[in-house]
Amino acid sequence: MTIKFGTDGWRAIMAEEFTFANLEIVVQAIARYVQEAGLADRGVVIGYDNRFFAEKFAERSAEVLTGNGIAVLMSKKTLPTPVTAFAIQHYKAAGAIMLTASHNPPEYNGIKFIPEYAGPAMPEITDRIESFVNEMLAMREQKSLTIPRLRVPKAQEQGLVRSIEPHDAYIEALKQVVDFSAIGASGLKIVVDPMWGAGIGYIEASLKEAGLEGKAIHDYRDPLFGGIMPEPSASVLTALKEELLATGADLGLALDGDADRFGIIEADGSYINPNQVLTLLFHHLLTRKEERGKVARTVATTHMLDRIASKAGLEVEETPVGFKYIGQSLRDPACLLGGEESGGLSIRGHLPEKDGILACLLMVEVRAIAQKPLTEILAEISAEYGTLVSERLDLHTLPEEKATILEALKSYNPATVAGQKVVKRLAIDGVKVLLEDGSYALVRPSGTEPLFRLYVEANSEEELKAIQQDVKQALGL
Ligand SMILES: O=P(O)(O)OC[C@H]1O[C@H](O)[C@H](O)[C@@H](O)[C@@H]1O
Repeated sequence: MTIKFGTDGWRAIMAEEFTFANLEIVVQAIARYVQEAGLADRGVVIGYDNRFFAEKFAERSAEVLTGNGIAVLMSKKTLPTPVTAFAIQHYKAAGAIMLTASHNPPEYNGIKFIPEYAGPAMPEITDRIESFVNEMLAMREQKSLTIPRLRVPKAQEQGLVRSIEPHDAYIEALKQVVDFSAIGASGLKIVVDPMWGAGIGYIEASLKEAGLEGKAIHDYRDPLFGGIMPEPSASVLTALKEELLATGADLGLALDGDADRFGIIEADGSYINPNQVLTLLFHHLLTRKEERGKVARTVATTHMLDRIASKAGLEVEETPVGFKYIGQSLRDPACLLGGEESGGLSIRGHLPEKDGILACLLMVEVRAIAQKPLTEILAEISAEYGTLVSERLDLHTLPEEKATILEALKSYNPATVAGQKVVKRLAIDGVKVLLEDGSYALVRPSGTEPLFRLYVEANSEEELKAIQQDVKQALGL
């Protein structure tokens, strides 16, 4: 077997590959990494989401870390990924282990390592951890592997287990970057859908602190996620939409299973996609809060951010897909906002980790200060900067077709696409072609799923469809 840290940690099916034995190997590799980095005396935070057996996997992780003499900082409750990252900063820890399979189906679990800078691990770190993992997998084959473990009561006796409760400090930190008084003064009616996940209670507590009552649905632990995937996308958030329409609330806020991503629904039931959320937020930060700074986006994210930045004389940083790259940009204080099309964002002054709770509260702030629906603000932005429509297609291919498509992609360099001249070709992640009229197409293999993603942004729906058609045909997708 192999254990690979994909775009965002190692995820696998429980009982099949995500077993205690394999988890011990990954945690032992993380312990070695932390020791090698010379940070072991700072201790490691352990966070876990609401999945089945989460506490037991967390306990086993603690046994391995403390078996290596590394102190653990653990909460008695589940923690969202951004709160686990926050705890690293707050308690000055060496990093964190987050046990989560994010929005994957219920049978999955996963683990990611968040280093001391409180954002996603960069590839050089995960590569190092993976190399330790591989060494140990080989040793296990040869029956020469022993992993030290200390039972929790023993570790407690030795002072290696520290109980933490970062909830209140995290909400305080949110107050530094979100305008709680504007939210409180708005009187908005909000419905929250934490999707049975680790984010339960956080948005509700923040709204309450601001002086608003939010109504929540799916706000109890269900390791089966009500029979759906804890993915805050338009097609999944039907209950939230129904609740909004039935109660006449102003805004619906949703989180994924570990609360690092968001989903936003307007009063009329329209889904505000992450590209639109980023557009709204960047525009708001510049015009309403008079902030200035760079914006970081992935290759797959809307160029509306470029249009807004260009008018304001601001720089755009374009990165490969993966919040690790956005987080890296956000570690520079010159960066005001970082985000990606798949639903991750953070801002200056907050964590360099994607935070769905922050994103949701910022959308309430935008809605509160503008005093109009998000769809109206978007229409105004379109009137000023022009219209851009974007869509991502997830294209399944047969395993035997993958290599051929990758080859075709490597040499994909058309002069025109759907009648528009190609003005630039970019290959930092897959291949992206930029067209004369400001449209673009990007094709890349996903790092988390066995499929190709085709991202198109165009000036109209018709153009979008024409570009999709052209690219699919050219690459045999
Ligand atoms: O498009 P993929 O490679 O499958 O990645 C999709 C997403 O996966 C994870 O959620 C990462 O945290 C994101 O940063 C990334 O955008």
